[in-house]
Amino acid sequence: MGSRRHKNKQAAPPSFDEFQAKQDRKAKRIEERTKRSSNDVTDKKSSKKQKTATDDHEKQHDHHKEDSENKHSKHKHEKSHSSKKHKKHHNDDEEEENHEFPADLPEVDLEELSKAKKSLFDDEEEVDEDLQGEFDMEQEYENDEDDNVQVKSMFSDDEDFGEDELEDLNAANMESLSQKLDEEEAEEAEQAEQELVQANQTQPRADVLPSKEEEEMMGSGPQDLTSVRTRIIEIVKVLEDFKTLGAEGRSRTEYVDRLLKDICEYFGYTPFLAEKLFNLFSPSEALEFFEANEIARPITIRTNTLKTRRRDLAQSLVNRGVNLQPIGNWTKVGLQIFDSQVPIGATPEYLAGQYILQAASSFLPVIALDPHENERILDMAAAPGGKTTYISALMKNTGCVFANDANKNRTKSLIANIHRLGCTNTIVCNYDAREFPKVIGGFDRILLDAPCSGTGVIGKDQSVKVSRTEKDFIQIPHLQKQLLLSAIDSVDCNSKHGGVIVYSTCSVAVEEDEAVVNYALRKRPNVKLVETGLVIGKEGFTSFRGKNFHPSVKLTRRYYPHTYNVDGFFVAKFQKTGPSPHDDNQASAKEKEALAREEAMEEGIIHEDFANFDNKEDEKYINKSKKNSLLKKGINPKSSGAPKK
Ligand SMILES: C[S@@+](CC[C@H](N)C(=O)[O-])C[C@H]1O[C@@H](n2cnc3c(N)ncnc32)[C@H](O)[C@@H]1O
Repeated sequence: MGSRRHKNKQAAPPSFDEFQAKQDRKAKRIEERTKRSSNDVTDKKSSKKQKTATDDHEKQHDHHKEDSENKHSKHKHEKSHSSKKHKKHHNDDEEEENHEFPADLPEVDLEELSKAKKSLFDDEEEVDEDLQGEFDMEQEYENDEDDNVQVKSMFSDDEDFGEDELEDLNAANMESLSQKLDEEEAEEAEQAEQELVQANQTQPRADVLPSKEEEEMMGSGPQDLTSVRTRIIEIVKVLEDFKTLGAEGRSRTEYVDRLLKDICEYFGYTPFLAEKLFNLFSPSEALEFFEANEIARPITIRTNTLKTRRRDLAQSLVNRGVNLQPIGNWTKVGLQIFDSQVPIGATPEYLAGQYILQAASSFLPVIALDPHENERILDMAAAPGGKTTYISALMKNTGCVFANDANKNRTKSLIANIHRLGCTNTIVCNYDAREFPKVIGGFDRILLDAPCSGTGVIGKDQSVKVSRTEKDFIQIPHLQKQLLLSAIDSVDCNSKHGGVIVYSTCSVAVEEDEAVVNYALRKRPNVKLVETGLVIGKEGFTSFRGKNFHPSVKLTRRYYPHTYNVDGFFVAKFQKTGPSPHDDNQASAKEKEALAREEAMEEGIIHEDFANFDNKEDEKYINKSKKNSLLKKGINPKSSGAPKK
């Protein structure tokens, strides 16, 4: 399983900006190539016609084929050679000692990029590096001002106004080297392209697909992964221009079937999941998606604005030897970590709750939710609390966030994060969220970050490749639909600014995304989809494999690892426009609470000062606890050194 990944432990991936810029440049190149190749087609067609099966021609074919194969393997050899060079270089770096890098790389040379990135940072932080060699702890603090200058150049004083400068600076850093890399890559691509064009002209296309005998032999044992990969690329090429490149007598289905088998062999998916994911994209984009799943996404952290500012946090982490940069201009709280001399999950800043390790994609549904101060918000499936704590921070610890999760065990990590990050406006509860309208309703906003199949996070959980079955894509969407209806029925349509429901998953499967949203639109005509407000993301599908969805489903947003270098993700935002016929109680939550309080008082369950703290009564417990804590630290509570009460 995961045969490719097994061989392909990657070094640090590129930054989001690098990734995006590269995607744009690539799209441009493809466009240019398409233009060129459409001119070539006419030539090719006529040359194809000329290919009568004379002996002379066949000899010529063989000769050309050999020639091109030699070139191809030479090209590969060169590539592998350069990869080896990288590897050696990396071995110098202790942290990446064990990182293998295969010769048969995907087209994005991530190692090279990340190395370039690193050296760029090294250049940029020349002052820092010089200082580092001489620094002892004291100097580190004495020289705080110098460091401040350097970090300030990355993180402007006023983050609201400093984003552009910040981006410029990073762009300036990146530009020259990434341009060089791009040129090299473009040259390589050009060379490969020429070889393929030559091969197209001289090679009968049927060669791409194995013969019957070859198929039989392939079934009898493990295959050479390099030739499987070559065939994947060639088949994708044929499928992208089947009319011109498809061999006579071979159907498109034959190519697709072979390609899917090769994808399973090379990347380690079950045939079922490979096909499901393949169907989401064009063949070439599907290949990019599968490739991107072989690579872990960048490590990212979210600044906890309840405790610090991103600029200050970055300063502290840089001082500890963390190499970082802001994620992108769509977030003011995210930082991408390139490498670190300290464990990122155990720094004093981490323990003090100044940040949380959080995938960049996880910021998106909270940004879409757009929490306001003093609102009542429900996070229906909240553990371990990455999004709850972000919501709480955006509300500046005002109002109330109900953080619910059906899994009691998982609420432990939820509570731990809430405590560490200092979220004091949060109530943790443990219900099956389908019960929610009955428990309490009338929320201003609800986030449903639904349990899902995880097809968007294969990069970090490779087991998804083989563990997901057809049954999962029936059962999970069923639960998601029930949860979404429950979310809709628990929101107050009369909320002043809210009445909002955000639905998100870390799956790219249409059954869990657009189909669930479409179901909710059908079942609850009192909601409509609205813009998510997210500046990145691809439009949701309005039709898929013969199924049509409501046109507004286009307002939902999809994220893929190969397009944004974030986990695969889906976000939909609803506005509730009227009460649900299914609302358990259409009164607002406050009215509901008042009603409940009245009833409870009538029944004598609670009295006026219920839940008030009795300070006198509590004092002895507080003192006892202080005493115990001093004893645990080995301090005699009665000694003069003990802190005064
Ligand atoms: C994708 S995770 C949530 C991640 C979380 N929002 C965060 O950002 O840290 C989905 C969660 O849904 C919970 N869950 C599953 N079924 C549920 C249900 N019926 N009601 C409430 N929570 C449920 C799971 O225990 C899991 O913690």
